[in-house]
Amino acid sequence: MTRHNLRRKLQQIRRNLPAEQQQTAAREVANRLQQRLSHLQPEQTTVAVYKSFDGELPTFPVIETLWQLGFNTVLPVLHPFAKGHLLFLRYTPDTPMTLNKYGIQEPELNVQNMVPLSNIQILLMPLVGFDQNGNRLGMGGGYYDRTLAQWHNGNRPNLFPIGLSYNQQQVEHIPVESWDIPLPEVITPAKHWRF
Ligand SMILES: Nc1nc2c(c(=O)[nH]1)N(C=O)[C@@H](CNc1ccc(C(=O)N[C@@H](CCC(=O)O)C(=O)O)cc1)CN2
Ligand SMILES: Nc1ncnc2c1ncn2[C@@H]1O[C@H](COP(=O)(O)OP(=O)(O)OP(=O)(O)O)[C@@H](O)[C@H]1O
Repeated sequence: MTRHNLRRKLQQIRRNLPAEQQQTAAREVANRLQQRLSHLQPEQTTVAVYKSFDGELPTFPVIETLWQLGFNTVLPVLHPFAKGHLLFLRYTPDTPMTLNKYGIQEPELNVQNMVPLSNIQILLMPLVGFDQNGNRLGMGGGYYDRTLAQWHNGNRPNLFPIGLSYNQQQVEHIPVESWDIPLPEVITPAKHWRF
C-alpha cells in the first residue's frame, strides 16, 4: 500500500474509534508517560506536547498530568516564513491561542515565548501510523521529519522523541522515504514500545 493510501486508511480507523475508547486510551497513555518521566525533575524539564485534532489520541490528559507534576510544556507553531518547519512556544493555562491553517490550536506567535529545540528534553509526537521498527507515518507535511532531522544529526543528544498513538495505528510495515527518521519510542495504551 502506498503511504498516501495507508495514511487515509489509518486516519479513517482513528476517526471511527468510539469516543469512550478514545478517552480511555488517552488516560492509559498519560499514565504510561508519567511512569516514563518519573526519573526527571519536572521544573527542570521541558516537554513538547501537541493539541490533538482529526481523531488523534486526545492529549489533554497528558497535558493535565504534565502540568500537575510541574513540567514545563511547549507546543508546535507553524513557522511563519520557513515552510514545513515548526517553532516551539511556551504553553501554560494562560497562553493566548489561535487556530493555524489546518485548524489546529497553537499559541499566538510571540518571540518572547519561543523555546529552541536545544532547551526541550522530551518531544511528544503525533503520528498516523508506526511499525515494528519505529518508522513513522505523519500527516504528510514533513514538519516533524524536519525537527527529527536536527536530532538525528547528533546535534541534540539530550532530546528524547516519543510518539503517542492508539494501538490501532500500529501496522506491519510503513514504506519509508529517504528523509524518514525512525522513532526510538512509541507509547500506546497497551504497550510502551522501545525500538
Ligand atoms: N495535533 C497535531 N499537530 C500538528 C501536527 C500533527 O500531525 N498533529 N503536525 C505534524 O506534522 C503539524 C501539522 N501538520 C499537518 C500536515 C498536514 C495536514 C493536512 O490536513 N493535510 C491534508 C492534505 C494531506 C495530503 O493529502 O497530502 C489532509 O490530510 O487532508 C494537517 C496538519 C504541526 N502540528
Ligand atoms: N528533513 C527534511 N528536509 C527536507 N524536506 C523534508 C524533510 N523531511 C521531510 N521532507 C519533505 O516533507 C514532505 C512530507 O514528508 P512525509 O510524507 O514523510 O511527512 P510526514 O512525516 O507524514 O508528516 P509530519 O512529520 O508533518 O507529521 C516530503 O515531501 C519531503 O520531501
